[in-house]
Amino acid sequence: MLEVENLDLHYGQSRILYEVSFTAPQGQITTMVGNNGVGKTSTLKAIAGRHAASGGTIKIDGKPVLLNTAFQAAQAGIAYVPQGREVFPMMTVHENLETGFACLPKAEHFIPDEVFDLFPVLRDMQSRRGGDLSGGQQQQLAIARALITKPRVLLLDEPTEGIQPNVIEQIGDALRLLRSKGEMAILLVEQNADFAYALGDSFIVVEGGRTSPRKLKADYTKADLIADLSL
Ligand SMILES: Nc1ncnc2c1ncn2[C@@H]1O[C@H](COP(=O)(O)OP(=O)(O)OP(=O)(O)O)[C@@H](O)[C@H]1O
Repeated sequence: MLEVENLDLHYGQSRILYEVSFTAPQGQITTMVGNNGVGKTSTLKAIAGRHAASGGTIKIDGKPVLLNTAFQAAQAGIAYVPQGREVFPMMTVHENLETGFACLPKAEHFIPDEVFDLFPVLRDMQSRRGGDLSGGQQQQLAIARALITKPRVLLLDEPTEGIQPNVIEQIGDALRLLRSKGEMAILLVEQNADFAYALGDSFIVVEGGRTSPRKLKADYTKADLIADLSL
């Protein structure tokens, strides 16, 4: 379970987040929606230790965690799949996956078969350079690399952006499978209304750097989501 309480964030003098608060339960997909520029990526960056928050508390499984660096976040069990994927283009698929070992004890420095079962296309491409993969394959690699760290919390920033429909389906299937295992809280930022609604168990709406209370799917229609995407 991820709990975010009163998270504030600034870029220089500009305040971007205003006491952002929400929970993302384990074994569920929590979808964060909102218009461009409202602070979704900034929220993920703060949780992932990519940009220091100026206030607030983040708890994982009830324990407050310090998230001043990406390494601290990874050690705390948070994995981040950034917008744009950030695959290392000159490194092979295998080497990209190995970068996830940094926060694991030596005995766990291996790539579990489960990762290739989830994204079979990567199994045959291990010696290809990351930069030679298609956008969809890079997205699968970015998610696989995040999973190597054995996270308790998986953060995904617009994983369907610029991806062809058949790969979007594969990514959706992979996220459903991860949800069904019940081992992690999944927080998905998504602008693709079909994907966002199909995958979400509950929804957090962001508007002007502020969050709404979590809405359960039973109380939130796809039309509501489409309206909230343009807030
Ligand atoms: N590094 C930065 N320095 C200054 N301002 C920034 C920086 N990154 C983002 N911003 C600003 O912070 C605000 C929130 O941006 P953020 O990327 O978090 O929004 P978002 O909801 O994820 O939007 P998008 O869907 O376009 O990614 C925007 O006004 C943006 O211009």
